[in-house]
Amino acid sequence: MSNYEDVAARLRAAYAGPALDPLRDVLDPTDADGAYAVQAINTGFWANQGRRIVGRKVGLTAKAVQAQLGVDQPDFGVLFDDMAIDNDGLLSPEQVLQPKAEAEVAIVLATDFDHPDATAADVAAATAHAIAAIEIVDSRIADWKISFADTVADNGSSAFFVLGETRKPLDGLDLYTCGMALEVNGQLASLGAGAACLGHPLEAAAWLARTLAAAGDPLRAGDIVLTGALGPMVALKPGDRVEAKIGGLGRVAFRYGN
Ligand SMILES: C=C/C=C(\O)C(=O)O
Repeated sequence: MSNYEDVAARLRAAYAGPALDPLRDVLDPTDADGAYAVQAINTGFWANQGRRIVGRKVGLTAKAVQAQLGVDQPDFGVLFDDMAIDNDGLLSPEQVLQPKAEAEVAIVLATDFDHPDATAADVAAATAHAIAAIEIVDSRIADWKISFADTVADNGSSAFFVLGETRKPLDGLDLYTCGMALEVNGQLASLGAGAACLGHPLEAAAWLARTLAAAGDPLRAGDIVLTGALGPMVALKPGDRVEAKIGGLGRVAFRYGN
């Protein structure tokens, strides 16, 4: 077994706990290529097990989140069908280790999108609709003590996601100035705006599209793209009710434990 395969297996096992020490024995904290190689091993492993890829997440797009984690560039992870939670649905504490919630703009692609020079306008032209979303991130690294390589290898620290009911075409939406309020148990817990996400959520999606096209694994029609947090992540505790409201896109919510 190679070092990358070994660390990929350690990460898979850590979903059931306990969380791991940082992966520095195999991955230098800035080793993006090695970290994406580990992520790809696990993507292939899970796809072979029958998990269906339904899109990608972009992460580390907001300065507030980069500061929370001590990193300075975006990354991506894979979304599988079994990571979706119904709007107003339930996430059980047994399903996660140390979850945090973040509010995001999701887009769904209308067409395949193999575009190594993609701009935000190109992404807009290929988008069917936008949706308010919450991503529940989790780390298989203890106490979230992650480097860039740790989170990339760990599928972008992804865990689950919730999509709202309202699907809005981009026409008439201003995803730059749209505000975001994330409430936990009715109290404001995170505040942000579209512009906080790499300057514009569609810029984050364009970064992802370029990156995937360059890697020969482009986005496809029907793919969901979580474009990245609009404000700081919020740590969750059992019993929390989480609701996000995004200007123009409406609400999305879930509860963490009964
Ligand atoms: C560690 C994960 C960060 C994100 O998902 C984000 O910034 O959107």
